[in-house]
Amino acid sequence: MTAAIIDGKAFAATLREKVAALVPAFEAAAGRRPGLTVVIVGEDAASQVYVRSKGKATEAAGMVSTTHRLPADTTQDDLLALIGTLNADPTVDGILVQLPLPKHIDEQVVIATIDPDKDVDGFHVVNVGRLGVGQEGFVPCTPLGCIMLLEDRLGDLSGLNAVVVGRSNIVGKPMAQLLLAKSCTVTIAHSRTQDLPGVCRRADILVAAVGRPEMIKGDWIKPGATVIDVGINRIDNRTDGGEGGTRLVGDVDFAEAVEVAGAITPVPGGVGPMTIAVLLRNTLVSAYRREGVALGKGSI
Ligand SMILES: Nc1nc(=O)c2c([nH]1)NC[C@@H]1CN(c3ccc(C(=O)N[C@@H](CCC(=O)O)C(=O)O)cc3)C=[N+]21
Ligand SMILES: [Mg+2]
Repeated sequence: MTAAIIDGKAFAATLREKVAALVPAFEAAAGRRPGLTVVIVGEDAASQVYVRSKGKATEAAGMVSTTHRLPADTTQDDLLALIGTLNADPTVDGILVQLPLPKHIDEQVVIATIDPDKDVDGFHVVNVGRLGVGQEGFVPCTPLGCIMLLEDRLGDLSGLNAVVVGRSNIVGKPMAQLLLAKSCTVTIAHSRTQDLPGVCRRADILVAAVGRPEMIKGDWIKPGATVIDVGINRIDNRTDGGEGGTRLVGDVDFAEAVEVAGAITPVPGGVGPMTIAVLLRNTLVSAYRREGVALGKGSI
């Protein structure tokens, strides 16, 4: 038996349609459309691609997309001043500062300056704390998208052994918090973990978020496990005897894993598209909350 392929791209398209369907009621109540503002500093090519696709998806959902492109030598003070302006702008429901930022800018200071109630990335310490104690706030888009895929596939997650490989603030740590909130038994593994293959083999749910191409091998996976591959690594095709150019691979050796797992997300077309769809979802939720418009529970 080979694993079922979890179609994150299709799931994300459905989520984006659900978000779009909830925009007109907001507009009728608030007299404006939800607004997402993205700030990008510098010219990083991959970042430019993500920012463009975020902008297109935002407009396709019927929301207002604004992008501020700042030069790489922008001072931290100028960036903080822009965030202050966006915090004060009532038409801005979501602020996303594209990471990574140039080295002369302190990311934590920048994130701390964003109004937590506009922090649709869920990176502000206030939202990190809210997630930790189970209060309503914003949850980082990638982990929330992973949970949506897992619940769609498995239903109730309670009691399952979940192993998260990677401890970043953006994916690993919030992913572990969300799985814990779903009553999984959660292990966070990382580069210092002893017997990493053995730890992974205990997982009913294995989430790979380490940023190392194809690190997780087929014999690290419990037969039938659900594997969520968060990695997006662009590798040189020639290392695989290919024609040249580059291709995207995850943190999981897909060809091996697909022979063992019960279900697995592909790269591309798995978790990546969910990140953008959840960003739109968070922006919509922000708009509804900020204007005090009721959003039916469980509607998104
Ligand atoms: N403040 C901030 N928030 C972010 O959410 C954020 C960020 N900074 N910096 C960069 C990363 C990266 N990121 C992705 C979003 C979508 C795909 C995506 O849609 N990927 C497609 C393929 C994309 C391709 O072909 O290159 C897929 O996996 O199928 C990937 C990566 C959001 N990020
Ligand atoms: Mg990511």
